Amino acid sequence: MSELSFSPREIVSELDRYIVGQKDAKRAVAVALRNRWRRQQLDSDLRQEVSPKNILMIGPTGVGKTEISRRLAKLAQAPFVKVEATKFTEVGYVGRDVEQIVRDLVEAGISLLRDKRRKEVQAKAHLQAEERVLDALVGQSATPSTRESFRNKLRSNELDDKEIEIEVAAPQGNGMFEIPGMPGANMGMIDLSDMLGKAFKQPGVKRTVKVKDSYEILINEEADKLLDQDKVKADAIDLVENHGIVFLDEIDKICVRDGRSGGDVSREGVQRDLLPLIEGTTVSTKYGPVKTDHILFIASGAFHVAKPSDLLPELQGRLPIRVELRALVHEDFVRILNDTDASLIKQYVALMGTEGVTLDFTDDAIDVIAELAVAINSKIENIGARRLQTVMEKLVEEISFDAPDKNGETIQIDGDYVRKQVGELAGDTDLSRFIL
Ligand SMILES: Nc1ncnc2c1ncn2[C@@H]1O[C@H](COP(=O)(O)OP(=O)(O)OP(=O)(O)O)[C@@H](O)[C@H]1O
Repeated sequence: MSELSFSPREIVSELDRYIVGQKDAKRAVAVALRNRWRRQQLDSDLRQEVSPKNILMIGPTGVGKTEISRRLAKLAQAPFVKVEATKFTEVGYVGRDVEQIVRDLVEAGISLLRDKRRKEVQAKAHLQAEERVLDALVGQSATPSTRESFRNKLRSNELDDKEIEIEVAAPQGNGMFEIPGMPGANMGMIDLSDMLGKAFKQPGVKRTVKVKDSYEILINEEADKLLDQDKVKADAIDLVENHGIVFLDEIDKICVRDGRSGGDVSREGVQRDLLPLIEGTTVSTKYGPVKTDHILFIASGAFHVAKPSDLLPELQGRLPIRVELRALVHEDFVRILNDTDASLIKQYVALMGTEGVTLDFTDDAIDVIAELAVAINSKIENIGARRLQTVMEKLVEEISFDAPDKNGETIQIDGDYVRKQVGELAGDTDLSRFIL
């Protein structure tokens, strides 16, 4: 389906724009993605034989495991879901729940495709939406000349703030049946709302909105009318089967260690339930059956206590590619702040820019932010690059509050300012536990 054919080198350099370091992990996912493209080039018999080489990412929290996978999926325009493996060890867990992962992936695929197809029909949908706005403004019986004069006013944005009443489709409820006593087993069940929707036209809901806000709603509706929904569903399943990516976090937490029992029983149960998904099975979804054979699984965990060898042997075999991600150090933090696209610094500068405030971070400031993040990580808990978010938020707290009164001003943030705003707090272990 996807014509994307980036070489591994191109994939890595694309990931480099957002993620600092972690070369091995980037290379591994780049090869995995390229292998999918290679597989697509094979003739169909051989293509069915090639199974994905799933990846096990080993590394502490907050060092880029999820980010690499998510960016990869985005680059490949592939449906993506992230699931915590521990979720399935919770009370009330019923074996089949793991299949929900695939159903969620299909939903991701549907919305991805729908967005893409909507864009393709955007121009036409826009024209149809305009007609509906005009209907709401002048009614269907108005003379052509009145209609045209309103059309001109509309196009020159003169009517943006005028309120109109539009009729939009009623929100679709989740009309899925559940089998009593089998929560979560709503897989292949009949979607009632879907059936009713087809049999009877559901009445719309009237909403009063401003002209300028009506467009987005109406364009989406008109675009959906132009789409072939059945084709979207079929294509989404194809997309999921051949390009879907599942990120399974905290896989180390469902390991069973020697000499322990109790909770470990359910952990091993989860591994056994996950196995067929990874080995390849067919899951029923409300859009139709989905084969999981070629879905790429990226499992991840810190493996501080358990080791990959504590996983079920079958599972180990299904995660043949092992990559280690290293803990981040001071220089990494500096680069994350300075060099990445859409870095936190760039985000804050842009956000304050909307208030007419120019934020100017000195190199010294960045250095001190990184230094404090490292210090707090080692003193309290190492949460990796996530620490930058809490530190930055605290740092700009005051500026952020006062920004609307400071239109036109330039505020320089230097090392001293960072020390003043965050440094003292960081020195107080008890306080920083709550705030940073
Ligand atoms: N190497 C890195 N370069 C740039 N940003 C990073 C890096 N590592 C982490 N981050 C940022 O830190 C945040 C957390 O990272 P991420 O979600 O990838 O953690 P993780 O390694 O998957 O941890 P966990 O296993 O706890 O989910 C994200 O906002 C991410 O952008």
